[in-house]
Amino acid sequence: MRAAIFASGNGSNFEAIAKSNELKNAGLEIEVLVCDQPDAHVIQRAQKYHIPVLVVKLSDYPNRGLYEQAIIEKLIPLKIEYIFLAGYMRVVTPVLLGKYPKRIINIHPSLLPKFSGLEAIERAFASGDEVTGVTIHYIDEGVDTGPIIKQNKVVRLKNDTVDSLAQRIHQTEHQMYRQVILDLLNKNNGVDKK
Ligand SMILES: Nc1nc2c(c(=O)[nH]1)N[C@@H](CN(C=O)c1ccc(C(=O)N[C@@H](CCC(=O)O)C(=O)O)cc1)CN2
Ligand SMILES: NCC(=O)N[C@@H]1O[C@H](COP(=O)([O-])[O-])[C@@H](O)[C@H]1O
Repeated sequence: MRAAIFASGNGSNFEAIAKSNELKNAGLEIEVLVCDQPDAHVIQRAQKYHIPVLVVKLSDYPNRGLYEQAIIEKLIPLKIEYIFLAGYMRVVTPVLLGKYPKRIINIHPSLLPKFSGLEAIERAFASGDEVTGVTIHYIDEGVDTGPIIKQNKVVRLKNDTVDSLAQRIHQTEHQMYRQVILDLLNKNNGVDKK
């Protein structure tokens, strides 16, 4: 399976996927990292794994449609089958969605529909909820409204700080994303999950 990963920041989810021999052996081929932030740490992570990097800045284009069209033109020759968003901080428009229908997957650090949007961990912590979690979903034209693929709960501990909770959420994310992608690969390879 030929995939592109889109990220804007730290890149721990990107690395969790890129470093997995299990996913590589199951047929995952990460063709490119697409990043909208030239100084994002995720770019250094991609270089460590010798994954090509495509930096496309939204500010270099008059609108989002032309920005996404520029990305599409680079993705077409790579024959990308799936796009995994991993901390990609741009709302995807119908231009990219239309090119890759039901093929763009996102990870979000809350139990959607609760705490959709930005700063989800901080907002969940501030709410006092005893349980939060992680959602992996297909994206649609809305933000964090697409069909849910998988959700896992993360319990807030009595002595948790927002940082200690975030750390457990990220650990949960890394394991979940690898499992969701492995399930996709196995489905593609005709491997029965049972
Ligand atoms: N069409 C969709 N695009 C994206 C989705 C989605 O579900 N549908 N998920 C997001 C990820 N995301 C939350 O999970 C998210 C990312 C970015 C934003 C946002 O408001 N971005 C602003 C810029 C913010 C900034 O620069 O700091 C923007 O795009 O103008 C909200 C939610 C990925 N895309
Ligand atoms: N709304 C989207 C959103 O909040 N995405 C979140 O950004 C973080 C990126 O971390 P990473 O760069 O270390 O993978 C992750 O927690 C991801 O769920």
